[in-house]
Amino acid sequence: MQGKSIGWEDTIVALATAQGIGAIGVIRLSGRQSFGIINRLFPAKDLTKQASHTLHVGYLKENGKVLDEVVVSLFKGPKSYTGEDVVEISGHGSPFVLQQIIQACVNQGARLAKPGEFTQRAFLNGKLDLAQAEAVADLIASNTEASRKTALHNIRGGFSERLKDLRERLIKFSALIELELDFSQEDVEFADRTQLFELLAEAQQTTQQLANSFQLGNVIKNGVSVAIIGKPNAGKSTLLNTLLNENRAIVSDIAGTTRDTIEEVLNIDGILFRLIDTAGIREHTHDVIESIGMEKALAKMQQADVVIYLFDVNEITIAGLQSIVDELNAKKLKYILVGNKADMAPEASLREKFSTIPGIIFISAKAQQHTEVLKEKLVDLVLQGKIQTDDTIITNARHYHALQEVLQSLIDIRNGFENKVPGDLVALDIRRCLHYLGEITGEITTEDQLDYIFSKFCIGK
Ligand SMILES: Nc1nc2c(c(=O)[nH]1)N(C=O)[C@@H](CNc1ccc(C(=O)N[C@@H](CCC(=O)O)C(=O)O)cc1)CN2
Ligand SMILES: Nc1nc2c(ncn2[C@@H]2O[C@H](COP(=O)(O)OP(=O)(O)OP(=O)(O)O)[C@@H](O)[C@H]2O)c(=O)[nH]1
Ligand SMILES: [K+]
Ligand SMILES: [Mg+2]
Repeated sequence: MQGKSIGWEDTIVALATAQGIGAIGVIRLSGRQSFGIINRLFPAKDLTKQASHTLHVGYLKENGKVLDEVVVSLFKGPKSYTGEDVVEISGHGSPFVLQQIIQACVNQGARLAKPGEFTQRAFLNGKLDLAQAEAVADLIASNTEASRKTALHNIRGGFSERLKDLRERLIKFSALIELELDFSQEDVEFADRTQLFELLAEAQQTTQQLANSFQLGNVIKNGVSVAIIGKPNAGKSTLLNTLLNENRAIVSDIAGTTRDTIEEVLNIDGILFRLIDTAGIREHTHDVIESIGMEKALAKMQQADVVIYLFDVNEITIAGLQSIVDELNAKKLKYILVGNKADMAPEASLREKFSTIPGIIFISAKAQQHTEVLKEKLVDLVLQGKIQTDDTIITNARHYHALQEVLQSLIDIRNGFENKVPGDLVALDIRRCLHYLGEITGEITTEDQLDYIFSKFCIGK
């Protein structure tokens, strides 16, 4: 079907393990000629006559020269990762040796695989659907427990299952509606309207739920940016260091110590927070560099997912803090108010002083007091109780946009029925809905789309 641009007939080869030195490196071949190619390089026995899912140890030889001693694994199609004949060669992990083996395979007729091409073939051979294939890329890129779990859930088909179910039920209805169109003169109704409305409502709820999970999915996949903002000497850099448990930023009692922004990643409960320490913000400065730093700090504040507004409890006035709260609200920022240097004042007097402003977390960044409370608050703010272990979570912008289209077409279908719009117009909306559902799992794709999706993978996958 997509024969030409994909090179369907070609046998492809790539290093499957990481570039660089390791104990063992695995090279993978997939395609019709895989067994023939390995057999010509492996004189010890005839590999074309061996059973699938067997391992063979021996020397790899090209033109009489030994390249390496290797283990060869055989996967006879369709029972392989790609669905084609697959051969894996485990060699010694020297980049030089592995490169020579790849070259020998190329000399025997293989060509270098494009990024994602193994997984693309698995998709085209029906081993995975598109959403599952994309989850493979997510799994490879995952760097936290949460992102690993979400990707794995989707590789197993968690997301696809829910869409498949939805799509099948809509297809049934669509068939009945199309049938009614054929009998349009007779004014009959094959599709039970009550059932149809039920289905639409359910579909809308499922779709909305999946689309809503994208916000969380994005957090899981890309992390959350947190800007630490406040006046000079509030203790922002001290807080950064305490949260990281590392002396990352310079701390001093000189106001205006931090000039440029400093970003570091912190994993709290499986979610990546990108903490950004910024230059202190004050009304007047004659220092050019400091004022550039302040501008940068304000920009970071605007872009951040969450702002920690840090203040020195002993310095700030209630009126001053109130005007900052007003400003944060006006800017519609998600923020946490954190009162620092609480080690310098009795807790009761702090509660008393700040009683008119709710939700302040009092900490001592320097003495490392109550910083756990701040961490918990960060996680709460992001998840808002949303994470449920076995929920399907959308992490992919392509899926999100397709779901939005599905949702809109469901609304259009429903409005269509309610307003007695002619059947052929409603049928168009149903087809549009099915189209976008199919786009997610890959029942409906264009070649360009596929090339684009798989080009985001790493080579060898
Ligand atoms: N050596 C190796 N390890 C690997 C992979 C691989 O391709 N090779 N994988 C690559 O991502 C992952 C595992 N995923 C895989 C998924 C399916 C099949 C496979 O051969 N499936 C066949 C046969 C199943 C069977 O015999 O039970 C099939 O589905 O028909 C292999 C690996 C991670 N580890
Ligand atoms: N007592 C006390 N002192 C603190 C605390 N946190 C920070 N400090 C002190 O406050 C001073 C300023 O700390 P920094 O972390 O440099 O403050 P900053 O907000 O990064 O300052 P700039 O980068 O200049 O804007 C240093 O002398 C810190 O030791 C705290 O919790 N308690
Ligand atoms: K300072
Ligand atoms: Mg600082």
